[in-house]
This record gives sequence, C-alpha cells and structure tokens, in this order.
Amino acid sequence: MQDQFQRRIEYLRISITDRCNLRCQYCMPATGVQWIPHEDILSFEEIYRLVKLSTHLGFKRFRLTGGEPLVRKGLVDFISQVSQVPGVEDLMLTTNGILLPEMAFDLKAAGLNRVNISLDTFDPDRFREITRGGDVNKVFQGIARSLEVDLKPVKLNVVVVRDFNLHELPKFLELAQKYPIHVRFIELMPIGVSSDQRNEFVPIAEMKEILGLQGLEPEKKEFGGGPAEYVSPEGFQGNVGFISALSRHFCSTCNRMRLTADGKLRPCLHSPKEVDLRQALRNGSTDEELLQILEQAIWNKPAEHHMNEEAWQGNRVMSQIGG
Ligand SMILES: Nc1nc2c(ncn2[C@@H]2O[C@H](COP(=O)(O)OP(=O)(O)OP(=O)(O)O)[C@@H](O)[C@H]2O)c(=O)[nH]1
Ligand SMILES: C[S@@+](CC[C@H](N)C(=O)[O-])C[C@H]1O[C@@H](n2cnc3c(N)ncnc32)[C@H](O)[C@@H]1O
Ligand code: SF4
Ligand code: SF4
Repeated sequence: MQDQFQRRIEYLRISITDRCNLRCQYCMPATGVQWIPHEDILSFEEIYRLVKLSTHLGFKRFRLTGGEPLVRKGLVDFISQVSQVPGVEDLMLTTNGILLPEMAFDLKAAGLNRVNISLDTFDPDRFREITRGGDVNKVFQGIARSLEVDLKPVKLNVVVVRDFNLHELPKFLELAQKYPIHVRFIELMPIGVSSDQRNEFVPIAEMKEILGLQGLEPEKKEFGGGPAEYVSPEGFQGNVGFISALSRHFCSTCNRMRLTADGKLRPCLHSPKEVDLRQALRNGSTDEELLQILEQAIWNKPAEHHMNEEAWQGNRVMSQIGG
C-alpha cells in the first residue's frame, strides 16, 4: 500500500534476533548490550503470521536481519516456510558472513534468494579490531560459498569509517572488478553508538573521488529494493553501489518498514516511534485487527529522517534495529 506521501511500501526488514556473534564498533558498545529475554522475542510462528498478512498489503520483499540472523536456531526451517508464502517474491538476508561457510548451502536449499554480507576491511588484525574478535577468513569463505551455491547477486556492505578503512576503498573496488559481486559503500549513520562518531563520517562524493568514479552516470537498472545507487564501470564483473544516507538521503523513495526482534513495528530507521505488534499478536487480535495496525503505521510513516540536524533519540543501538 501507499503511505500518505504516495510512497509504495513493499519491503519489510525483519530483525529475527538482537543477538550477535560480533560486536562491531559502530554498531554495539564494547560491553555488548543486554539481550532481550527469549519470551519477549517474536516466535517464528508469530513472524510467519505477520509475513503472510503483510503480503495482503502488497509487501513482496522480505529481508531477515538482526543482530546476526544466522545465530538464531530454527532459521533454515523458517526460511523453508516463508519462501513458500504466495506473494513473497524476494527473500533475502543481511549477515556478517561468519556462519555462511557452513550454512549457505542449506539456506539456498530452503529457498533464500540472496545475501548481503558486511565486510569493512581485508586485514585480519583490523577486522578483529573493528568487530572486536571476528575472523575475517570466515567471511571470505562465506562470500565464496554464497557465490558457489548461487545466493546471487551477492552484495557486500562496506561501512566507510574515516580513520579506519578509507585507504582500503581501492581494494574493495578491485573485488567488484574481478568478481560478480555488488560492492556497496555506506555512509556511517549517527545511530546508537555511532551517534558520537560523526567525525568518522565520509560523504559519498569523497569516496567517489578516491575511487575515481565521480564521472560515471548512475545505473538506470534496479539491482534490488534498497537505497543503493549503482555505477557499472567498464570491464567490471560486478557493480559498485553507494548508500548516501546522510549526504543525499533517499527518504522520498523509501519503500520499507521494519519489524524489531521484540515485535515493534518501526516505520523509520531513525525515528524512535514504534508500534507494539507483539502485544497485539499476544492479546488475541484477529487478522483484520493486525492489518489495521499495519495500515495505520504505514500511513503515518515519517516523511524523512533528521540525522543531519538532530541528535540520536531513543535507546536502541543499530543491532537492535536491524540496520
Ligand atoms: N537511512 C537508511 N539506511 C538504510 C535503509 N535501509 C537500509 N539502509 C542501510 O543500507 C545498508 C544496506 O542494507 P541491506 O540490509 O544490505 O539491504 P538493502 O540495501 O536495503 O537491500 P538490497 O538493495 O535489496 O540488496 C545498511 O547499512 C542499512 O542500514 C533505510 O531505509 N534508511
Ligand atoms: C545491523 S547489521 C545486522 C545484520 C548483520 N549482523 C550484518 O552485520 O550484516 C546491518 C547492516 O547495518 C550496518 N550498520 C551498522 N551500524 C551502522 C551505522 N552506524 N551506519 C551505517 N551502517 C551501519 C552494518 O554494517 C550492516 O551492513
Ligand atoms: S553490524 Fe552486524 S555483525 Fe556487527 S555488531 Fe552489528 S549486528 Fe553484529
Ligand atoms: S531514514 Fe527513514 S524515511 Fe529515510 S529511507 Fe530510511 S527508513 Fe525511509
């Protein structure tokens, strides 16, 4: 359905867990976060019901995220079920890739269409530093395995952090040159723990200059349902995408809603306004009542974010929203 600004809302980002096997510095505090108790997390049955209902409103793209979605038990069976729901056209997952070497085959067999994998550096020590303990080789293996089992197109998410990985951008470009991978460079958003890391922000224009891509016309073709704008340099096997959340935001074409692991419907990544679907699910609401809640939340979706002018509000960090 459309919201009050005539945006067609068709993409639901579902955070299936707030837990994670990494602790990225821009996403989570060093001490970690208090995990949400199990009983407060939506069960897969509850999420399944919401997915089915949302297709009646025109939702067709569904992305599983987290926390780290691959750490949740029962995920493969859940994907088998959701992938068969009529109206689910694109079922996708955003992951840090650590568990992909062992899970990619089963995910594909269960009906997952594709994966977006986060990777901010090639250097094992620096990866350990930014993720507070992760093994980058697992992510490399995860990328290779995803290509092998055809979870395509495989996309990489590279959050650009000035004092951390700016010098590695050309190496990421090489990856898109040699492999059929969409490499996307992301502006650091001042959300949760990164709300006080604004000095690490690098605008897309600067990234393009470093990469020598400033002159290229953006692709007209769509490569998914997300906000990235792509260029296709001559002779490249993959594409290069840019997610300009701050320097040129894409809110006027926003097509998505978010569901948090504890069952809150979040109409905008940046706005703390949420609607409690868990309570509605658990107090015996009918399908019609749930649909009404969804419709109302979509209609009232904020026009745009205020990351450039306002301080971060609310107490969630990015891993508790889903990115
Ligand atoms: N500001 C803003 N950032 C978003 C939004 N959706 C995704 N992002 C950011 O874009 C980055 C990539 O998101 P992904 O989870 O890989 O998904 P996607 O880019 O929407 O998906 P596809 O383009 O369909 O592959 C993450 O850092 C997200 O936080 C949004 O609605 N607003
Ligand atoms: C919150 S993570 C959840 C999924 C999974 N754990 C992963 O890392 O891909 C989703 C995406 O948000 C990105 N992200 C986290 N914090 C961010 C921030 N402050 N600014 C921009 N992107 C961020 C991550 O790099 C990742 O690509
Ligand atoms: S970005 Fe993803 S992998 Fe890193 S801490 Fe956040 S949820 Fe975990
Ligand atoms: S910041 Fe909010 S309105 Fe803007 S694109 Fe993201 S979810 Fe949509």
